[in-house]
Amino acid sequence: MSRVLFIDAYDSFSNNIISLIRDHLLVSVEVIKIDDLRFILNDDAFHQYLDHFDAVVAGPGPGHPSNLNDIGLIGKLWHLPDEHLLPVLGICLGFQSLALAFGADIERLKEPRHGMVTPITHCRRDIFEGTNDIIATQYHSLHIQLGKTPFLDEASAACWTPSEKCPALIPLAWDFSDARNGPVLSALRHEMKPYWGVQYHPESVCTDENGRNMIERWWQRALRWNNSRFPISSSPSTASFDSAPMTPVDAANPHPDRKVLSNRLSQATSSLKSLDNNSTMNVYWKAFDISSALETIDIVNAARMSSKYKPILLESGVRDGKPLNSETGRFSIIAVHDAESAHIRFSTKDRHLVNIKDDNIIASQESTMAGAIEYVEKFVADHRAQAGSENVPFWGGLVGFFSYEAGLETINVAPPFCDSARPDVWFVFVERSIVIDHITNTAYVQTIRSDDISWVDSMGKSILAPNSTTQAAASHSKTQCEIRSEPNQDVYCEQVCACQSRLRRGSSYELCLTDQTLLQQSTAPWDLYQKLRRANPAPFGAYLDFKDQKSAGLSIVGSSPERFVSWSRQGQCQFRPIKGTVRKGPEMTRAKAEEILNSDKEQAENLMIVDLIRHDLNGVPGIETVHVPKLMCVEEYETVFQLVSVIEGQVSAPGSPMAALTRSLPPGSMTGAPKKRSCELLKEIEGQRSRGIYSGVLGYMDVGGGGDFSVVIRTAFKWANEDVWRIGAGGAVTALSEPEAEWEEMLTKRERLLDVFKL
Ligand SMILES: C=C(O[C@@H]1C=C(C(=O)O)C=C[C@H]1O)C(=O)O
Ligand SMILES: NC(=O)CC[C@H](N)C(=O)O
Repeated sequence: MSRVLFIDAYDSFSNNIISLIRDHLLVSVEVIKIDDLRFILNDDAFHQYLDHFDAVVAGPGPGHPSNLNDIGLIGKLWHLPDEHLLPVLGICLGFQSLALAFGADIERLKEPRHGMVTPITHCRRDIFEGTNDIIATQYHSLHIQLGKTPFLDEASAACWTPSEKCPALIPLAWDFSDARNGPVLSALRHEMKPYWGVQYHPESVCTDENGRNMIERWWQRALRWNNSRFPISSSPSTASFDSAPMTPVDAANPHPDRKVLSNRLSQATSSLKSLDNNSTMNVYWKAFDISSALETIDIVNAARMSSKYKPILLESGVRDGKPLNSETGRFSIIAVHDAESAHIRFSTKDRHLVNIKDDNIIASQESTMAGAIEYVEKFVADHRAQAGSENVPFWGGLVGFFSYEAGLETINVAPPFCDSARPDVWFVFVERSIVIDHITNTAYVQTIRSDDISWVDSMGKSILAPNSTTQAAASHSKTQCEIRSEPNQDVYCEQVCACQSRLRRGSSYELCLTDQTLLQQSTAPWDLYQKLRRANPAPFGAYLDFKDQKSAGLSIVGSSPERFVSWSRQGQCQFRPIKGTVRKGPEMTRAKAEEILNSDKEQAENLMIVDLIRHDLNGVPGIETVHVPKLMCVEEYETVFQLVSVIEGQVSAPGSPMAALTRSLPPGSMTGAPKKRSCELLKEIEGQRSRGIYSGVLGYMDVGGGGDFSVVIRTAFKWANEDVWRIGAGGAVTALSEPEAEWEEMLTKRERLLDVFKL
């Protein structure tokens, strides 16, 4: 099989290009980073390494092609000694690097084109032979100047000939669609050497087939060049190479006859004896018809009365008896934990990983974030259960969160300084639960503990008993709320401008800027949650009150509209990023919101994150075709209209769908693209403050093999030893953003939560 080398410049679209190459060319692709230590200071080793490939693709990325740190090994491709020469395709940054090497100037565009989808006019020859016009996505703020007249147009023959300044570069395509920027060179080739490049992104979900097919035409030309060079077909791919190959870039009863059903009791064989066993547990459950009048909150109150530990609630908001969003919010989970429940915690600051159960330390070790993830993954693999109701997505399992900083560590961005060692990963192992199906109005009471039938029976009774619903609802009395600190308009607007200057420079394509409001409020967290769920019902409502003997407690009350990722027990993964927000108001009809959300600005914001998430999912081992069943649909929430996309893929054994979560942190909709560089820039622009749980992900990993996590937004959290609630809010900044409008958007996003705290 032929071999293609992909050189990754730390972009968030690289895996999409790699799968495009694999799918279209049926070749094997190896990946190295631009700063690969084996080669960056050793040209001979790099040349010898290249000899093992048929061609190279030099990828896109943040930064400037004249900056060696930004392009690394890509810059060495254009001066290869003849005997090591091989075909190269440069994409975006790779293309700009090629043009720069042969005399072109690199200039800033008047208006950056991040996530813009435009028509490309090409010469119908070479890598565009037999191809119709192209519609393609652009992700650049720099462009190439060949030294031609600015008055070029489609009709001018001069478009297709080299300039005096760059005689070796033959233009192959232009973008004439943008009056402000003028003609933008979109593809070229070298007149003698086997070098081609395109400015646009062939792998984007919005680039059409003609734009993608270019890759096949390029490959035919690359092979032809190789064949003329090695006529006896001593294809380089037959040579053996002993370096380790690189992987892609971090590459029962459906309608129970109410009240009476339970699964066969085979708990005698269940063996949850130690936390380190890997035997399969059995779920013991009963289903209860709750259609009459029971509200989720009444059931939680019943569960609260039966235990001194406050159950966790992952609630799907309901309006007029129907889930707010039946695609993401059909079930509510009441996770009942107690002193016997294991807590797994890790802090990126003190690097300490613990597993505490029943006041006993099961594990206590120094760890990295990678080690913590491995521990959690192994814990989940070792705690599998069977015989739960197939209708229920959660039978028991780990419930908790990964903070934003936990995510930063997974992409090698050092977390900002923080003076206390807060848990960045915190999961509690939930063995008893009640899951409510809001469509069939059924409550499933379940346990994975052995010999625990009596709990199921008594919980079943108490949720059905009329008196169980009488616990006082949240009081409406006014409480003291004092704002300790909050974002400042001038500072925020300056930060938006700082983001935009990085975007114009080419360092990022989109940056999700955020800030936090700190306030004191003495009302009990559960009362606050009850107010919040009424004021802002959401598909990912969350109430968590975590405490264990060895650490500060934590309260979270949340109303997130956004699923980060879910995976089914069969390995079907789904991401649902939200990007694009319009505030509701008397004037704002759905039709008007749709018009705004259909604008270039909003669509570009969303598109960038869709492509970023496709990249994240394409990097999961065992992933099969990644597809986008919904692109930019408008969804309506209590206070806002939002633009939502859905990205799906199936993970097959031996891959694990949980990797779709752990390899995609922090959530792309909270970072911007490319992720790593954007996080570095945001850390600096946001003043080296940690975001904490806000911007992280929260949810569960089920003992049956599934999982569901939301993005932690529209959420407040409080560390018990700190006594201040933190509410984060922000929004994506692009080159088209208006600072004042970004400020308003941030205020809109925190508004409902703040109102609840001020009540
Ligand atoms: C940053 C927040 O929201 C994120 C940003 C959005 C946007 O820019 O439109 C939409 C949803 C979230 O992914 C927030 O709510 O604080
Ligand atoms: N997508 C890219 O490769 C971008 C290249 C370069 N950083 C620019 O903005 O123009």
